[in-house]
Amino acid sequence: MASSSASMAEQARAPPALPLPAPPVDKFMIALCQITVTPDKERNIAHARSKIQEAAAKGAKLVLLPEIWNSPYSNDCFPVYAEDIDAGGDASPSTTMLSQLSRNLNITIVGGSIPERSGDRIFNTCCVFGTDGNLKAKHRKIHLFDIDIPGKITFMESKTLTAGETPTIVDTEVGRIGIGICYDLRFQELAMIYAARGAHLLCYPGAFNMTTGPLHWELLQRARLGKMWEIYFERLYVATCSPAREPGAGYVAWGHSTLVGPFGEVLATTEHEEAIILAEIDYSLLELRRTSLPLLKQRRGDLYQLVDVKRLNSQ
Ligand SMILES: NC(=O)CCC(=O)C(=O)O
Repeated sequence: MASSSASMAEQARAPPALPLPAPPVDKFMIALCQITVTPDKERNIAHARSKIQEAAAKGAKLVLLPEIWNSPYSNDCFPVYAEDIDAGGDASPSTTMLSQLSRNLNITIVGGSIPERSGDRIFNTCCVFGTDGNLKAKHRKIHLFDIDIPGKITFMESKTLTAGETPTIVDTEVGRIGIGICYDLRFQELAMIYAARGAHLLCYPGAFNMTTGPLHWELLQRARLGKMWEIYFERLYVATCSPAREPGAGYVAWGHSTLVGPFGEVLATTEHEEAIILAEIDYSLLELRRTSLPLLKQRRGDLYQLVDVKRLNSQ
């Protein structure tokens, strides 16, 4: 009895590692397409198409696009540029292009985000396409960007957008990917849920601004790992992709798309101009990093725990 309660206490402190899904590939190239966005939607779609083709020609197997890449980032534009993704075809020229390209180029695309019309609501939505061109997942931004920093920036996405309700984790040809959109990056629990569900990589299309970008963009991306070390240790890559900066635009994006490795290290980044960042993701490092800091043994799960509401509800 005593020994079984001791082992339960021990287990609470340091539960056995959750089984990690084996990644389907060891290594591959990711491309972060930091592209310019203009008021001309057709041009934006053609431009994204050519940048994805360029990235694939350079060897990328996964292409990540920025937040709101087919439209200017503004509440006036979201309803005008919004597409009916579920209807597809002509009702969603942006995602039709992504679907065709992923199939033709045999790549996975995490398609940044576009304004999505669904009935009378509009969402900020990221679509993930597999190498067969099928839509594998759709993430609707969960945490809307409503902030007011006096004298600096005020933005209220909730004026036009509706928040998504579901975390999105998807198995792709290049691993298990958790998706967040921009402001979602600030909410640690979302990333922890993805880690708990065995993600190999987190992708955040984002468009931080000139006030919070320099302060928080890289910090948050690297912290997504740092905080996770407390429970699920360092076994993730984190990729962000921003639009390129357009100084005259109503909303000026920070840029600085970045890939962070499983030790919290910046593996590849850029400034604010248009760029395709190509970098290698090597999943064999996940296990290596996991054993070099034995946090699992050291954590105090008897004092704190993460509750996965969705998993609990499904039990
Ligand atoms: N589009 C966004 O969600 C912007 C988020 C942002 O700039 C932030 O500081 O957070």
